[in-house]
Amino acid sequence: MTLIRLDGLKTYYRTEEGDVAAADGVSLSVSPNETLGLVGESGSGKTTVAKSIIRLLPDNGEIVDGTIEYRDENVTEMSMKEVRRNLRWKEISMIPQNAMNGFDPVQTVCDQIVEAIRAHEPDTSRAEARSRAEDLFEELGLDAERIDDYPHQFSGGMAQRAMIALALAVSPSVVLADEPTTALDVVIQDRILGTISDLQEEYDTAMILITHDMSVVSETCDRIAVMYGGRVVESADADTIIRNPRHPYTLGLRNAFPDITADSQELISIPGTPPELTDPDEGCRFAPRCPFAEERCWEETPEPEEFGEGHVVECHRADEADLLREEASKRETWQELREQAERAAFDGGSDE
Ligand SMILES: Nc1ncnc2c1ncn2[C@@H]1O[C@H](COP(=O)(O)OP(=O)(O)OP(=O)(O)O)[C@@H](O)[C@H]1O
Repeated sequence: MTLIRLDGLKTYYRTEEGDVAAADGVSLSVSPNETLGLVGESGSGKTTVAKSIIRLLPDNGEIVDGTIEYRDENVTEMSMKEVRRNLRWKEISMIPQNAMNGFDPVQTVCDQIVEAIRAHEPDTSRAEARSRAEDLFEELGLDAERIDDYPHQFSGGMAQRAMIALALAVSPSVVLADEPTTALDVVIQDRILGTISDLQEEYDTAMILITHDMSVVSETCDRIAVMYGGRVVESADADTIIRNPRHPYTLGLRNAFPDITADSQELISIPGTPPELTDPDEGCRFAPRCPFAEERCWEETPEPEEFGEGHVVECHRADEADLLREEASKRETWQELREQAERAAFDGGSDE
């Protein structure tokens, strides 16, 4: 069974400069208990996908096409009342990027967690709800005595953990976790991710874990979807994405985290900048930064193609993966692009 299914989701932001195609035909699915990692550089559309799922888009954001199904119900067609009553928190909760914004500043953290629990489980007493919140605090390494504090009394890292407690306390079927550990140091990060995984198992929760960090997803996720320029350019089980990726962008991302795989040892970042999402060009969006781009890559947008079960890739050269993998692990492959990008930046600068 599929819990969440996105099919051709397009979410645009209206701006004075035109529409920003932040999600531009995103298809993906999440099964019960599964953890799907959504990775990609800043601005690739990850948060937009998550916010679309629970209809938390800002005023200028709009789902313009495609469908989002939750347990076979079309979320895009639900009224906001239905979303609030039947979906948000109860079924799907979100740990936002800036945890402090997720809390109401004038209520204690405890009251907010207790209210959230009781809103969805009216039979649970305040005392029971409080005790569940305290247990979660402890599991997440927070001092349970601080539970009666107001959000502003927490540091950023504590607020993030308290938000994780809130998101899990309501026992949702799915948690959307947007960079849940970025405000935390590496040791705590590992511990929190471990705790989230344990709690996920305990509460039977599926998760979409959003991050730009390949090493986080490689440790935590069952499947990975790689986003670039508003599209999922490659998706597969985590092992395939780490060991046998086919898209040059995934290969480049992997180089940026050399510790996740034995065959790329040095850190090589992808030169250039993400694409303009207002009025995107024809062709593959990664072509300007791709060391393997050919003429057709600039002209034709690649269609999703399946390689083995559940491994979907949008790249004209995906069938040459062995060659690409070998070339992509060499620094010189990316070097020329870097020089081009630097020249372009220099020329751009001298015009001003
Ligand atoms: N309210 C908005 N109005 C206009 N453009 C927006 C708005 N919110 C996001 N965008 C743009 O949409 C694109 C996708 O943003 P999004 O936050 O979904 O990406 P992301 O991959 O989650 O990045 P990050 O990791 O930085 O959050 C970016 O180009 C961003 O500038």
